[in-house]
Amino acid sequence: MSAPQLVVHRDKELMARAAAARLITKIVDAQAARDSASVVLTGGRNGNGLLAALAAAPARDAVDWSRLDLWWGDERFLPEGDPERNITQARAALLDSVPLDPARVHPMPASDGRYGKDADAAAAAYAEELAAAAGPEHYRSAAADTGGDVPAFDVLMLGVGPDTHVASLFPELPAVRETERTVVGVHGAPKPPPTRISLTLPAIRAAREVWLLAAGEDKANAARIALSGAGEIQAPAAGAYGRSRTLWLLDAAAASQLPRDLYPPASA
Ligand SMILES: O=C(O)[C@H](O)[C@@H](O)[C@H](O)[C@H](O)COP(=O)(O)O
Repeated sequence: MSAPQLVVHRDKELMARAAAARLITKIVDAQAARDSASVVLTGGRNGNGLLAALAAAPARDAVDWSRLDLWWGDERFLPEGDPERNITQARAALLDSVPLDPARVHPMPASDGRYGKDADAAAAAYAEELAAAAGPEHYRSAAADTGGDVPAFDVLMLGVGPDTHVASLFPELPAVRETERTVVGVHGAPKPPPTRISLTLPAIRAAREVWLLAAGEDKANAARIALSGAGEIQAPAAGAYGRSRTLWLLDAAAASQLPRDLYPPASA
């Protein structure tokens, strides 16, 4: 498990712009090294703020958008096109502005799709899609069968909730306790809507790098709890780490309750 690195930026806007620049460079390097890149997106204000900053970034088109695989860490289980769906918001923030290969964009199923209202069946289908995309060099989850395989994501991004949830893994609920399956249906989520689909911690931990995005005063307590040794069941963000890197990207407000020796001075 890679010890978390922290980078603290002056404010939410600068954090989004700096994280977007960081993501561009990561994708460009991955595409140079392995001909393609694989990124997992997150919903929420910080996640969408990063995508909007990326859309406006001067270096945006250094990325070969046709060789980028996009997955989701979680999705609100709503009808296709619902404004509350993470992919709907991601499309508005960035995806509709760049020349992605549609075959390489992997939305989680909607609640009016082929699985109907069955979030668990939709989650299982996404797990199969992940397994099918995983090559031999990719990660094998704890599960012995191929159903537990996921691609070796270059970067998996996660917004952090005020209660320390990441993706749709909420404290103490069943999904955060999952150790075998890579994708699960979530029911009774405290953050609306109540029904969701989410990667599990084993799938999150398959990523080469996990980036946690936390900006705003309302995330200060969550950051303190998650970075102070809390358990992953009580604080799911504490269980979100990458195989080679775990990076917390915060603004000064979200870092305001952290011990000062935990991170370098805020960026300019
Ligand atoms: O479906 C969602 O809502 C997100 O995937 C969720 O995990 C989000 O990232 C956090 O709740 C932080 O959201 P904010 O950045 O809006 O605080």
